Amino acid sequence: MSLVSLDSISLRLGGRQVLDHVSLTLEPGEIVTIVGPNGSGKSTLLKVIIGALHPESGRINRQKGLKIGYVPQKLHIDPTLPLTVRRFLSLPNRVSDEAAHAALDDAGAGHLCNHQMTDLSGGQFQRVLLARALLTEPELLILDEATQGLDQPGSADFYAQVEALRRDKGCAVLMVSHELHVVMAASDRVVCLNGHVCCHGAPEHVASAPEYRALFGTGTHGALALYRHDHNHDHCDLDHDHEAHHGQQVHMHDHSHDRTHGDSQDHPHDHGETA
Ligand SMILES: Nc1ncnc2c1ncn2[C@@H]1O[C@H](COP(=O)(O)OP(=O)(O)OP(=O)(O)O)[C@@H](O)[C@H]1O
Repeated sequence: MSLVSLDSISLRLGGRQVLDHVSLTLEPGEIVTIVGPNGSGKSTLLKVIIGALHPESGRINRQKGLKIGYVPQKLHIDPTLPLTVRRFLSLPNRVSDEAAHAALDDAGAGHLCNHQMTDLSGGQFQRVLLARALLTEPELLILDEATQGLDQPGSADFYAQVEALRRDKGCAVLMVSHELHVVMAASDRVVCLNGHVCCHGAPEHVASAPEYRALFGTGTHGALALYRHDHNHDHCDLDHDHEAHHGQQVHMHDHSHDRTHGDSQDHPHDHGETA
């Protein structure tokens, strides 16, 4: 059974049709990336999936008891507030030392436990947010432009960590990113959104689709090909049901050096934003 399935979701915000008959399914263990221009509804779609916004029409089904971990774009912390990483992880709900250390280790941030939040670099901060999202042992991890502000190697390392998590924990990952060639190389499926789903499928398929090229040009396709070619010295083929299902093979760069649910159903109703 799919973790989440959206069937023809539509939503208007501020008088504007932000989501227009969007259908999407997320299967256990797959990495799906949503790409699209600014204002194309990517964050809104994530909010619908986590239940913070409700669609005006269409249906959303989540697997019974589905645990979702959410990593936001950014989180403001008062720079004058003394707050260690360990204490941050216990907000708002206290977690055990064991759980905190395990989550930090899984996020590649085990050494940061006693650091002040305000002393962290951008990449370290995002890993701590990732650790916080892991505390619930999610079956679905949702990342909303989680590497905004990081340089390209920092982003690549972060996504390699996410890929390792998927491999080790089997969680599915849904992410939004503007770093097309980095995330597309790490994704099983890509969904190109512009209010509606323009095109979707394997990264190579989407990168060469006319709808995608109309939005992003052809540069990304070249970058994607380059990325894969340049790193084929230690590619590993993923043994993954989804690939078998879709008859595709996704190659990923091995970054092991730095990697360290009754059915809930939201029914359509008449109002828009609720949170
Ligand atoms: N609460 C709101 N009220 C009114 N309009 C909103 C609201 N939230 C989002 N919008 C509008 O909905 C549209 C889609 O916003 P959304 O944040 O989902 O886009 P996005 O694809 O994530 O954009 P970006 O790439 O810039 O982050 C935008 O035009 C935005 O201004």
